[in-house]
This record gives sequence, C-alpha cells and structure tokens, in this order.
Amino acid sequence: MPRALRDYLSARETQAPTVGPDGRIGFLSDATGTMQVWTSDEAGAWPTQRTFYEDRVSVADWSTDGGAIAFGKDSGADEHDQLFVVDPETNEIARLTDRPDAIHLWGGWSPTGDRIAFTANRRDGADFDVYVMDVGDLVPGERDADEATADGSTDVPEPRLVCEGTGFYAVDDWSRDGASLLTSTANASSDTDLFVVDVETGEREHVTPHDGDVRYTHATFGPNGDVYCLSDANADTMELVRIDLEICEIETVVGIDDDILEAAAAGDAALPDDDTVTAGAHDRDWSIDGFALDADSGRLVYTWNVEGYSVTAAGRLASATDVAAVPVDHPTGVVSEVTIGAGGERAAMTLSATNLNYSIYAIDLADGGVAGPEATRWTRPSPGGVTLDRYHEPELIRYETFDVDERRPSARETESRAGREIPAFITLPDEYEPGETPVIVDIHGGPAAQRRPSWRNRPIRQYFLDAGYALFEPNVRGSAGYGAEYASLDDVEKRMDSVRDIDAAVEWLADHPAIDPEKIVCYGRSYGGFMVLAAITEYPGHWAAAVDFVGIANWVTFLENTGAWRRSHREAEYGSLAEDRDFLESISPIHQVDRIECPLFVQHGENDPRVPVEEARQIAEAVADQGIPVETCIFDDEGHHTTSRENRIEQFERIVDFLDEHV
Ligand SMILES: CSCC[C@H](NC=O)C(=O)N[C@@H](C)C(=O)N[C@@H](CO)C(=O)O
Repeated sequence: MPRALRDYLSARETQAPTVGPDGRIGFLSDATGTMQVWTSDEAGAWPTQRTFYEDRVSVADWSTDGGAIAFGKDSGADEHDQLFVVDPETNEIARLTDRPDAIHLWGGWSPTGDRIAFTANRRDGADFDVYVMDVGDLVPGERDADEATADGSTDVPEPRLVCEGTGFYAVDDWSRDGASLLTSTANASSDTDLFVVDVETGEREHVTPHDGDVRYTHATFGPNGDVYCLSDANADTMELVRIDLEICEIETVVGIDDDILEAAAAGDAALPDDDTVTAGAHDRDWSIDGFALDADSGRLVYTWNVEGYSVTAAGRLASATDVAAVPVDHPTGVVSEVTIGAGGERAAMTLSATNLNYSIYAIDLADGGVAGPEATRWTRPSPGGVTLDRYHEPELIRYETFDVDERRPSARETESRAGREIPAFITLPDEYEPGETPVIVDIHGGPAAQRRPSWRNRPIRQYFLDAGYALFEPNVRGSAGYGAEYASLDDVEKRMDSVRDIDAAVEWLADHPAIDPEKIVCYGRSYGGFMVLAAITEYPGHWAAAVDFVGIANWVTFLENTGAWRRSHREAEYGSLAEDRDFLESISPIHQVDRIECPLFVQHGENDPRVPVEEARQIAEAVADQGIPVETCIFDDEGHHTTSRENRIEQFERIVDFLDEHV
C-alpha cells in the first residue's frame, strides 16, 4: 500500500546550476514550494536561499564578475518572465524589466559582467527582438540604498534595442570581446537558424545555411572566432559541430564514432546493466544532447543520450576540430543543464534518475579534464517522506507497431505488426497478481520530447506503483532522442500514426502476463493530453479511464489562441490554419466525443500561454454532455505547468481518488 501522497510529493528538487567565477554554484531549488535561487559555497554545504517569491523562478545566471545573479520570474506561471538581479552577498534585488505583457528570454552576461542581453516580444507579442542593458550601476550591492523601493527594486532601466528578430528568437552567447551576440531563431522543432549580431550597429549576419529541417542548439562562440554547437546538419542524430564563420562550413567535431560512446557500449558505469540498453548502445545511433564550452580555456563537457540514459564526457579542444575528452563517472541516470563557469575551472550539471531526485553535480576541470574527472555531488535535496530506495527502476522494452522501419526491417515480422520498434519504459509494482495489474499508459508531451529514466514526475509515479498500478511510458514516433527521421514521423498529415503506436502499445500490454487488459488508463499532459483524447476517441474500447493534463482538444482553436510568438512554430509541427484546416478539424478529438466510453479527468491552468485553458473547458463540457463521468481541476494561479507544491498535491489527490473510483 502507498504512503500518504504528500509523503511522495514532498520530495525536493535542485536544478538549473550556474557556476560563479569563484567556483560557487547557484541553482534553483523548490525547498519552499516553488523554485527559488539558492547558492552553495562547496559540495554538500547547506545552501543559502537568495530569492523568496511565491511565483517560481525559471532561470538563474551568475555574472562573469561574480557580483550578481540574474534570474527570470513569471507571475501565476504565465511564462511571461521578467528579469532581475540579486546580490549573492546581501540578497538585495534590482528589477531589470517591468513589462508583464511581454516574455523576456534570458540571453547572458557580457564578458565584463556590466551588460546583459536578452530577447523579448515587447514590440508586437509575436516576434522576439534583441536587447542589451547596462546593469553595472544596477547591481544591487553598488546601488545607493535610498534608490531602492520596498521590494528592493528601482525604476527599471530602458534596454537598448539592438535589432528586431523574427519569431522565437533567443540570445545564445556573447563574443569574448563583447562586440557580438550569437543568436538563434527556432522556426520549428526540427529547424533553427543561427545569426551573429553586431551589438553596436545591430547588423545581423545569417551564419547557417537556411535549408530548413536542421537544428543548431547550445550555440557557443569558440576560441578562434568560430562557433561550436550541437547539430544534425551532418547526420540524422545531433553531433558536436564547428561552424567556420569565414566560409560558413559546418564540420563534425564529435559524432557517433566517439570513443566515449564506444566505451559506454562496452559496459561504462553510466549505463544500466540492461541487455536492451547495451544492445541499443551498440546497434543504434545516438545524439549528443548537452554541451558547454569555455572559449578562453577550451575546456568542455558534453553528454550523449543513449536509450534515454546519459553518458558524459569532459575535456578540452585539442584543436579547432578535435576534442580530447574522457568519460565522467557519475551515477546512472539523466544529465541535463550542463554549464561551465568562466575560466573553465568547474562545470556543473543536473543529474537525476528514477531513484535520485534532481541534484546538482560538479566536474572540476582544472587539469583540463583529461585526468578522468568524476562528478561530485553538491546538493542532496530531501527525497520527502519516501526514501529513495523505495523507488523502482524501469525496464526498457521495444514493441512492434503497424509499419516498417525501412532502416531496420524487423526480422520478427508478425501478421499484425510489420515491425517498426517503439521504445518504451515499463515498471511493475513490487507485488502484483498475474493478469490483474492495472496499468497507466503515460504519454509524454512535446511531441519533440522523450520519456527518460529521470526524476521527472517520479514521486507521483511511485505513488501509483505503490498503489498497485504498473506504468508504461512509450516514446512513440515523433519523440526526441532517436534522430531526426524518427522525430518527423508524426509531422502534420502523419499525426494519427503516433496514435496508432498507442494502439500497438495496448496490444503489447494485453499480452503481458501481469497486466489486466480491462484496467488500462490513458494519461498524458500537453501534447500528451491530445494523445490521450485522440486515443480514447480512436480506440474507445481500450480504456478504463483517462487523465488529460493541459491537453489539446481542438487543433483549430488551439492554433488560433496559442501565444502569437509560437503559432508559426507549432503550425510547422501540426499543420497550418490556412492550408490544413480541414485536416486539423478531422483529427480534433472535440469532434469525436460521441465515441468516448471511459471516464475523463481534465486538469489545466488559467494562465497557460501555450495550450489555452479553453481547450480543457470545451472537452470537459462536450464529454459530460455525452453522459460520461468528467472531473475538472483548473487552477487560477497556474499555467501550462502546476508549479506550486500545494497545487500539485491537490491535483494528484483528486486524480488518485478519480482512478480509485473508476479503475
Ligand atoms: C516557439 S515555441 C518553442 C517550443 C515550445 N516551447 C514553449 O512554448 C514548445 O512547443 N514546447 C512544447 C513542449 C509544447 O509546448 N508543445 C505543445 C504542448 O505540449 C504545444 O503547445 O504545441
């Protein structure tokens, strides 16, 4: 039997590290109920809280001179971040922006630490423009106390518009001389472009070939006026590449022939002792999904995503196109948010696993990172009322779906399934009766996202396991982490093929000796919420109950009402209102509610800027009108994510009661 739900959901998390020039580490912790800025002077030391808001902080970045930590905070989880700086000695705060109508995307500190760069959609709500701001005299510790107002803020400075952007445009890095900015625009999940902007003149140079459907992420200026980033320009998977800005050539620096990857496939400690994972590490191609470089020292860290598990390497640029790196020893799990401090002495990252709540680890690179660095744990957030040894490890499986993977025709073609293999994680409760175990099919959002063996939502999953449910987490086509071709298999007119992958999952589960095929729950958030609504309308007989978190019910109203800045980006994934309207109507679950047979729980937040809350209201009303049991949980102080612990506890207590009643 499970413990009290609050025991599980009281687990704390520490994420989003930033390394100060003196080696201290700042990070976000939800110890007080929402993510706030904390700092720690050394590994394992009790950290110091630096911000004290009710609203969550979403990003923190220690200045290059160490005098301030910039952070972004929204209001009511509306994702309209405003920017601030906090003095890491006195906790004094200065507000930098005060435009709640606009979103401010943090860009970075100038090399001298007296200027910041960011983008914001102040102009028209749709396009993000590039701004820089002098903050030298605003850094709280340098400001006269009488200038501060009650909350420590002051009249916000007017940033300088450097250049107008197009769409979802962000600043990635400052050049080492402070004269240029490296910027990127996200045209679609699979299509980004890089530009170098002159800070003084605003002149913008396009430095990637705009040939569409190529991604460039984690872009960073290199030591020689070049750019390093992760890209699938030269492969189906993401590699570490160098862009020679003189000749606009993109050269692979670290690809799938990396010794680090081969070492992992040969049994590196970072991968679990699991035959399916080991076989995948050998037989399939994987992406680099994390990267940080200090241009002054050439020191770097990068992470491979192998079957969802992270393999980490640290070292330095041995030349412009060669890296000398060694594996970094760390517990098995998922590494994210890799960052490196000024001077490259120390890197930091977030590490988590299904039995490790998000913790900050550091890698000391002082010797160039080639002496076999190991990751040192810096934070030990409380696991809450349930100790980590209670948490279960998932098993990676692959199930066959309806079509053929031309690159990997299955040798096991069966009469009903042609063989493309869909990766999924399954976790069984400690004790179960064969054939009588209920299962929650938990579908991730995105769709360019990936369910991995990390801590994400793990407490509530462990609660369900302890309540006797099995968990099944499929990475259906369209998921990230398996290459560009796999990610494109659900684009626009192929949308419903991913729902067919859920049908194939249910067929696989029905054959599983532990599972009760009459007790299958469909569960998912955001795009995963659409998948839930699509699955219960397309295959109504499969499901005992369904839970839709912030899901899309009507593709036309969703695209009409989603944030203006993101509409074209989402149309690239889903289809355009102008050209695909009929198709979008045809796959909108709202028009198929008469097919739904199972009870439905709908959760949302009033302030959701991505999937408008009206998506929840229209589906809940329409399904209830069919006489189907529907329960809704809509928070007036939340958005696309439920950011406060008390709200999370409320929503999951209600979901548990709903499932207890209907499954
Ligand atoms: C200009 S949009 C950039 C990507 C975007 N991030 C923030 O909005 C995004 O699409 N993120 C997805 C995880 C997402 O929100 N997907 C769904 C909801 O799950 C959607 O709204 O399309």
